[in-house]
Amino acid sequence: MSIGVSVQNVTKDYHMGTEVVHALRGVSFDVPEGDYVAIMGASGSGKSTLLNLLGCLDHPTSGKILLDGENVAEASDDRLAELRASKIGFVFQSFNLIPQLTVLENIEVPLYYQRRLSPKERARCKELAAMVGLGERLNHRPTQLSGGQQQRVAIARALVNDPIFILADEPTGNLDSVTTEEIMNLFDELNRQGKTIILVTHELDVGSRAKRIIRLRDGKIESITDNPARSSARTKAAVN
Ligand SMILES: Nc1ncnc2c1ncn2[C@@H]1O[C@H](COP(=O)(O)OP(=O)(O)OP(=O)(O)O)[C@@H](O)[C@H]1O
Repeated sequence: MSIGVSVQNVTKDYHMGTEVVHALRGVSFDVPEGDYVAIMGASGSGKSTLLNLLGCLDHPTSGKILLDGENVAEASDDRLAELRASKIGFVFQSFNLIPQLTVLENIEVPLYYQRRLSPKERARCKELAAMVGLGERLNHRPTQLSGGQQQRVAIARALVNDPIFILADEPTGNLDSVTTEEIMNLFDELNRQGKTIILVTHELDVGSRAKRIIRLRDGKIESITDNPARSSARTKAAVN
């Protein structure tokens, strides 16, 4: 199994006048292809900082972050933008859909920006909409959808470029418990299909759907634990 993402001794300092905040203090872990990892920890532990680095939104102060073998710590800002567009599928708490566009158009947005919108790609976007359960809602606009449906559009949009991983930031933070369950079931299904998922969350219920939980504390890894429930599900799937 190849290593999709490798975080190696990463630090991140923020400078506030004369003060330095050590937000990450030497964090290392690998996310092999097909893994499903939840990053958890108390407020201020460094989750958002790590998410920004994994999402190529910022450079680490030191250490390496390898995406498909490429060290993003050394990448230019332009290259980071390319990596964000081509290798990472973002899913946010607030969905971040464009209100004027339809479901199908929102899913197509990443292709539009990359000037790759062909009839074949458009057909694929329709398939993705169907896969997330919105095949009958292609012409609806975000305001005509429930929160869960909006998050489904965002997930389909995140898949459009066949990213090496999905990076989800509190993806159920704006959803009720029933809809949270539906969205987490969709993540489970995507992971079963082989998609690598990295999820940042405060909510233990949500984090415990992952195969592994990485806990941060004061900018360091406190623990990396396998989720026994998910590991046994994996074993069962392998046996069947
Ligand atoms: N842009 C910034 N400038 C200065 N300090 C920052 C900046 N961003 C984060 N920090 C500090 O870095 C530390 C880690 O913050 P971070 O936002 O990564 O934590 P978090 O675990 O995501 O917290 P939360 O769950 O509240 O979002 C905190 O002490 C925070 O105050």
